[in-house]
Amino acid sequence: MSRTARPRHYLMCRPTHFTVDYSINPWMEPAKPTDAARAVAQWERLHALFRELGHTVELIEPLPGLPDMVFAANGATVVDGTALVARFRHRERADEAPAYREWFRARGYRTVVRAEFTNEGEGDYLPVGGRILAGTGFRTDRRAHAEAQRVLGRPVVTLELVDPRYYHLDTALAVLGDDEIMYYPAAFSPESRGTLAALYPDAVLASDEDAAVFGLNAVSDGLRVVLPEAAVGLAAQLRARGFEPVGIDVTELLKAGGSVKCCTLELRGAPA
Ligand SMILES: CN(C)C(=N)NCCC[C@H](N)C(=O)O
Repeated sequence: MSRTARPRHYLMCRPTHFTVDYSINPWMEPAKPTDAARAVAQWERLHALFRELGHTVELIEPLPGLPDMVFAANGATVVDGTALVARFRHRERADEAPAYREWFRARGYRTVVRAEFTNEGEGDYLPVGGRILAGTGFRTDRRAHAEAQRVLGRPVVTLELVDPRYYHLDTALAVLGDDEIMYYPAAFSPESRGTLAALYPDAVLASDEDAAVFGLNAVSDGLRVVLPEAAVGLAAQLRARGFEPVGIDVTELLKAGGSVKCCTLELRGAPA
């Protein structure tokens, strides 16, 4: 199958203040040392890679006291130029929402929506084809899904996450193309597994090993798939299907429970 890359527009946040000094997911161990310089170096490489691949990357200013702000994908969901800004589940991240809201306003987005229900942006909302796959179970409130459907104007498919290690949808499922995904079935309830199998019978399925290194926290432009380099099984499966996997080391950020996709918010459409 021949595939083509489409240039993307991303928002990222440099991990200037990155550390793990609280724990809101099973990956975060405040007693384990983090290396801020290493986190910045790994992030810089990811940022440079997106630009080398021909994508546009904008930056939001990192704020002191918000060590998880590097995970820009959680800040909002942007579809057709409308920004639905996150409302974070945990107090530790709550102040990121106004920073993202402000960024969108300053960039000229006229439809910047303050969410009524808890939602963690693209951590749990993944637009694919004409629909939005939406996670719930740990972070995003199930009631937020109807709000996302109304604000973003696309049908939402609810998927229930059941394994706390895969607390956001984008830790267990990645969008590869217009109608192609890869996912880790064990992260989902039996009902949601049925939904995914019915919608995407040809999906790439991840092994326990590839899921555990956050191989599904990947960013695809339709051809090149940037993913953690340790996810070698997924990379082989992607290659066999005509994608070009590009492995990268972001292990320092994994200490906070995030990886490639978590650092990358896609800006879809011109500001509306
Ligand atoms: C995929 N995305 C966006 C994420 N999974 N984000 C990582 C968030 C990590 C943070 N310590 C937290 O627990 O919120």
